[in-house]
This record gives sequence, structure tokens and C-alpha cells, in this order.
Amino acid sequence: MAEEPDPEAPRDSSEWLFSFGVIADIQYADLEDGYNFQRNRRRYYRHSLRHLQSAIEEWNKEGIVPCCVLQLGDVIDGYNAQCKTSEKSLELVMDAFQLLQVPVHHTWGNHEFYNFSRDYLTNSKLNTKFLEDRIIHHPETVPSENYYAYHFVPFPEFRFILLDAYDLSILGIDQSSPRYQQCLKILKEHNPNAELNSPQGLCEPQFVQFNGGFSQDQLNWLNDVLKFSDTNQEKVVIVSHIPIYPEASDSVCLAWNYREALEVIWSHKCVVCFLAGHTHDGGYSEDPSGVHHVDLEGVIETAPDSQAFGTVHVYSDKMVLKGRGRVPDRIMNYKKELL
Ligand SMILES: Nc1ccn([C@@H]2O[C@H](COP(=O)(O)OP(=O)(O)OC[C@H](O)CO)[C@@H](O)[C@H]2O)c(=O)n1
Repeated sequence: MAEEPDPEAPRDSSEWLFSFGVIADIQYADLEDGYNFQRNRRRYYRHSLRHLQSAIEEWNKEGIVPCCVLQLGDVIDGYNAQCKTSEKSLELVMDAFQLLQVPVHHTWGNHEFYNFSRDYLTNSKLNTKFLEDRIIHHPETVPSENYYAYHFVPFPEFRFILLDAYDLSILGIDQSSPRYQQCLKILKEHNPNAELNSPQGLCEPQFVQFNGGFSQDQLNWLNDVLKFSDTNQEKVVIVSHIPIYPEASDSVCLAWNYREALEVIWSHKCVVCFLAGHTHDGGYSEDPSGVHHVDLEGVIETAPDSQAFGTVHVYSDKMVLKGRGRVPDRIMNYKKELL
């Protein structure tokens, strides 16, 4: 287990344990290049599939293949819905993932809901809940079926938790449902704009339609899993499409109730890092409690001559993100309570 995965990495006394891959915001569509809403970032809809394929080739070729890949959401672009190519595009992306030698854990982002209903996603290949681990005699750590979240153990004493950042959202749900009405009420209470995607003039600019949040039910479940991890000296990685820490994201691209999620996380010692996508520009910050927040650079806004993915090497005292192309390297030391 002590073999060094990266021959160029500085050698130190820490022991390498395992590695995993990360990739975000592929947003594939068979379309010419376009731009983001502000028209200041180019989007490479067609080339994003090539970027994914080359990431998979590189992961498969790594000396020690990562144990799994975390796909941080927005796998195909919302334009597919307008072009009626949602299923075809999803199939192409899934065919690419099929070539990966290890399991992929899929997170759901806003573009999943532009293309598919929640019910459709639940029955699709983007539902990787079958990869979850159950903790015997701890029913409180079993997630509800009302949201798409689960946890798994890729390596002894490490628990990964996938969160559903659109658990509170008006995307992907039937407009006649009580849940839709409840979420629309929350959104409108914080956003008086006629265009609910617009953050203009908001004191809490994250309250836009293309974001979402975590229900109390999901936060209670997260709290119970983290309590178990604390008790059992586990180290935890949390994965969500939407970021929750303002210093690592722009103020618009945060989860509606990011403060509540932070409160839960900060009441436990076990969390090492929070990995998210959504912002496309990327970001990083270590919060005052020592949790590392990484917002991964999005594939969709990555020029053909660059790349956007990474491999996280997990050691006994830290995690090291080795980024490719636009994704910078990050060293995430464990808090002293975890050593
Ligand atoms: N200020 C804005 C921003 C966006 N919109 C509209 O909202 C929809 C989603 O936007 P889009 O940029 O496609 O969402 P992404 O998930 O790709 O990116 C998230 C962040 O924007 C990245 O910085 C779309 O219909 C936009 O037109 C808006 O109305 N006002």
C-alpha cells in the first residue's frame, strides 16, 4: 500500500492509500461552440465529449488506476432538451464512461433536470445508488427515497457522501405537486424578479432557479452519517453539484441554504473536503474548521487544447488533487483531530 502513485511527487513520510478521479460539468451537446449567459466564456459543447474520452483514457492508463470516478453533475447540456437529443446525448456520454475500468458515481446538476424529470433520472444510468454501502444496525444512516443521496466506503475508514443539491428545487418536478409549490414559495420569497434565473438586486443572490438546496430531511440524514463517521474515526469526502462555501465560489452559484449545510458539516470533525462543480471557473478555499472546498473547473468551458479533470491521491495525512489542464493541483491536509 505504500507505493507512490506519482513518481514526480515529493516523497515524504506519509503513506499513499488509494486514489479517485473527479470531473465536472461536461455538458455535452452535438452543437457548435457557444457562450455562457454573460457571453464572456466560450462553451465547447461538442468537444466536451472528446475531453471526457481523453480523461477516461488517462485514468485507465494511470500506473495505479483510481478506485472510482466522481462525476460532479451536468453531464449533458440543457440545449439537448430543445434539440430533442437528450437521450441520444446521454447515451453517447454513457458509452464513453462504459470504457472506464472503474465505477463512476454520478451527481445530478441543473442540466440533468433541464433534460429529464426526477422520475426519469431515478430509473436511468445516472442513478448510481446501487453503489451505496449500508451500515448494519444503523438505520438512521439509510437515505430516504425522497432525495438522490447516498454514501459509500471506497477504502477502509474513508466514507464518501453524495448529496442532492436539487432536493429543494423547482427543476425536474411536476408543477402540480405540493413539493413544487413549496419550493416555488421559498424561491419567490427570496427572489422577487420576474425572471427567476436572474440574481439582479438580490441580497442572497444564490436564490435563482438554476440553483437548489437541501431539505431538512436530507440535512438530518447527513448529520446522522457524519455522527457515525466521527464515532468510527472515518474521514469523509462530500460531493455535491452546487458548492456551499462562498470563498470558493461566486456568490450566485451557491446552494440556496448553503449556511445550513455548513452548520451540519462544522458540527463534526470527520469531513476532509467538499467537492463541487457548477461554477465552471473553479475555486478553492479551506474554511475555518479545516474543511477544504474544491469547485472543479468545468469541462464545458475548457478549450480543445486544454483539459479539465483530476485525480485525488489519498494519503494517511492528506489528499492531493493532481489537476490536468485548467484544474490546478491542491494539497488538502487533514485537520489535526483526524491525524
Ligand atoms: N444571470 C443568469 C444566469 C443564467 N441564466 C439562465 O439560467 C439558465 C442556466 O444558466 P447556465 O449558465 O446555462 O447554467 P450552468 O449550470 O451552465 O452554469 C451555472 C453558472 O451560470 C456558471 O457560472 C439558462 O437558461 C440561462 O440563460 C439567467 O437567466 N441569468
